[in-house]
Parts: sequence; C-alpha cells; structure tokens
Amino acid sequence: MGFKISHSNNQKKVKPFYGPVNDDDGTDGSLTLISPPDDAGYASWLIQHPSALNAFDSITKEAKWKKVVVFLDYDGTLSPIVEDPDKAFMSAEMRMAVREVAKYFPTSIVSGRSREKVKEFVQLSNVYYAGSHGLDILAPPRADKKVNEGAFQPAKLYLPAIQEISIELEDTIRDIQGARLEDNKFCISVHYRQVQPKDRETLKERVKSLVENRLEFRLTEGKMVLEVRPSIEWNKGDALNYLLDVLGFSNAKDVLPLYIGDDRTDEDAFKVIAGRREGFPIIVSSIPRDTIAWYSLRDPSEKRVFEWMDIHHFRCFFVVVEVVLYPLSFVNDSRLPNHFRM
Ligand SMILES: O=P(O)(O)OC[C@H]1O[C@H](O[C@H]2O[C@H](CO)[C@@H](O)[C@H](O)[C@H]2O)[C@H](O)[C@@H](O)[C@@H]1O
Repeated sequence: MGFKISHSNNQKKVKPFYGPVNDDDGTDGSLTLISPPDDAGYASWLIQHPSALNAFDSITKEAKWKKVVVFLDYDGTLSPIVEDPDKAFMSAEMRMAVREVAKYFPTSIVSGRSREKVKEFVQLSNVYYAGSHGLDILAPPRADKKVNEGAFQPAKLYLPAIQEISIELEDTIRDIQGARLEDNKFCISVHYRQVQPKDRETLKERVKSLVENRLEFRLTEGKMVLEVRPSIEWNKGDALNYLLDVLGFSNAKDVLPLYIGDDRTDEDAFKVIAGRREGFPIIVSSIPRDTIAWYSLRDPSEKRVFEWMDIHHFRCFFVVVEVVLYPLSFVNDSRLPNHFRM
C-alpha cells in the first residue's frame, strides 16, 4: 500500500473557528456542544455513543478471533487536561495499564505533541509513537524493507518555514498575557488557556490572519489551543492507516483498530475506523459532542480511560488473544501476573 501525500499549496485550507461555547470550563473550550451539559442531554447522547465501559462485553465478543490494534491519544486521554502543558503528566497506574495492554496488542500513541516530548511523558519502550498529529512516526521498518529508514516525516521540507513562522507567531502574541507557544516540531501550538477571556478573540484573530497569509500553513483548533500545521493532507487518520500498514495489517480482513481520543483532531482517526466499518472509535468526553466515534468514556480526566484500560478489563481481551495466538497451557503459566490467570 502506498501513501499519497498532497501538498496543498494553492488551495488554502484554514479550518473555521468553532464557536467557543464552553471556553472557560477548562476542558472543551473549542468543541461544539450539541446539547447543554446536563444529565438528560448526556443520557440521550449516550444512546448514540454508548459507554465503552458498559459495552465492554459486546466489544470483546466482536473482537474474538480478530486482531486488535490499539491507538491512544495523549492529552486529555492518557493524561488530564491541566493549565500548564509542560505538566501534563500521566499517572504511574495509567503507564502500567498501557504497558500491559501493549504487551498483548500492538499499541501506538498518536499525539499533537512532538514525538520526543510525548515519549518523555509516556516513558514506555513497548509502544510506537506518532508525534505532531502523525507528521512524525517512529515504527518498525515495513516488511518489504530490510533497513529501518528512521522516522516517517512527510513534512520534513517544511521545517525551515515552521521555524520562521514560529518567530512570527512569537512576535504576534508577545503582548498578550498568558499566551504561549509550544514547539511540537512539525506543528506549533498557540495556547490560550491562561489568557484572560477578554483577550482570547484578539489572539485568535491575530494568529488566524498570520496563517492566512502563509500558504504553506493551515490552522486547526483543539482545547484552548490553536495548532499551526503544514498545509499537507496528513492527519491522525492517515497516521493510523500508515501504522496499520507498517505493522503488516493493511490487507488483513480481521483487524480491529481501537482508538481512544478526546479532541477534534482525533475525529480524523475515528473517521478512518468508521470508514472501515469495523473497529472501536472511542471518544473521551464529559459533555455531549458532535462526533463520529461509536463509543464514549465520560470523564475527561484519565480516570475513566484508566478504568477501561485497566488490566482487569483487558483480561477479557487477553483471553481472546490467548485463544488465537497462544497455546492454552500459557493461560495458567506461573510467569503470568495473577490477574491474567484464569
Ligand atoms: O493530540 P493531543 O496529544 O491531544 O495534543 C493536542 C494538544 O495537547 C496539549 O494541549 C492540551 O493539553 C494541555 C495540557 O493538559 C492543556 O494545557 C491545553 O490547553 C490543551 O490544549 C499540547 O500541549 C498541545 O501542544 C497539543 O496540540
């Protein structure tokens, strides 16, 4: 399978700003609420996007005899959303849960952060990392290539321009108190969580007009963050496809990608899974939201995700994998931790 990347220099793709319905709640600042965050609204949204916790049994049933490949977003999924982006630490329990999951299922972390930074936070060596919204992926070499060519970086040519626009952005936001830039290597994040509400529109307008004048860039918006990205058609959904391919699953009929994410950019990955009509797109949200995801996890903090990732729950998945891949005797193998034994 080949990967086509179009560099859309002529066609400007600036995504519209979505009304900041809930800008001050510290979580879903830029996302579209489809009903007020009350229990009745949430309950009816849950009918469309059932809780992945409650659906666990049906999910495991569907996964039987199939190969589950796990994809996880970082901020707001594995770590809680916090004021200071440099302090978005993942708990030790969550780390342990991800490490256990990755022992049995190929697991990738797909983040808007730079690959190096997200790896520093996650600190696991048994997962693959896709940073900068998938523009920087370190995965095993493809089956048809003997030598590992290093990271896949489709926007490498943009690096000098990214450095230039970073300086311009710095100048543009300098006088706005609380505004800060984060260099994510192939993308630049402009954070406004710590900017006073009265100054946020000014910041957005300035960044928007700067990016509009630079054809090599486009703008997306996350949770109280503007993300300046190269104008190439490549997103977290493409990263998911790329990883499935290099992991040897592109033509497999029995693959179920499982993706957990909380942000607008994760919708690209949900879309890919929805297009396959098989897999588990799971959104983390405490409010009803417009989403392509089929399942949901309520708490925007790590708690619910952890609960779901918890090895006790994943024990069910393990049984599936064990039936398919491992000899039965392995189940009661004393080398296995207690919670994996039958
Ligand atoms: O794709 P992700 O891994 O979810 O990255 C998206 C952005 O996440 C980070 O910002 C968000 O989390 C911060 C820490 O909790 C929070 O302060 C900020 O308001 C959120 O937008 C990251 O810092 C950004 O660079 C990513 O673009």
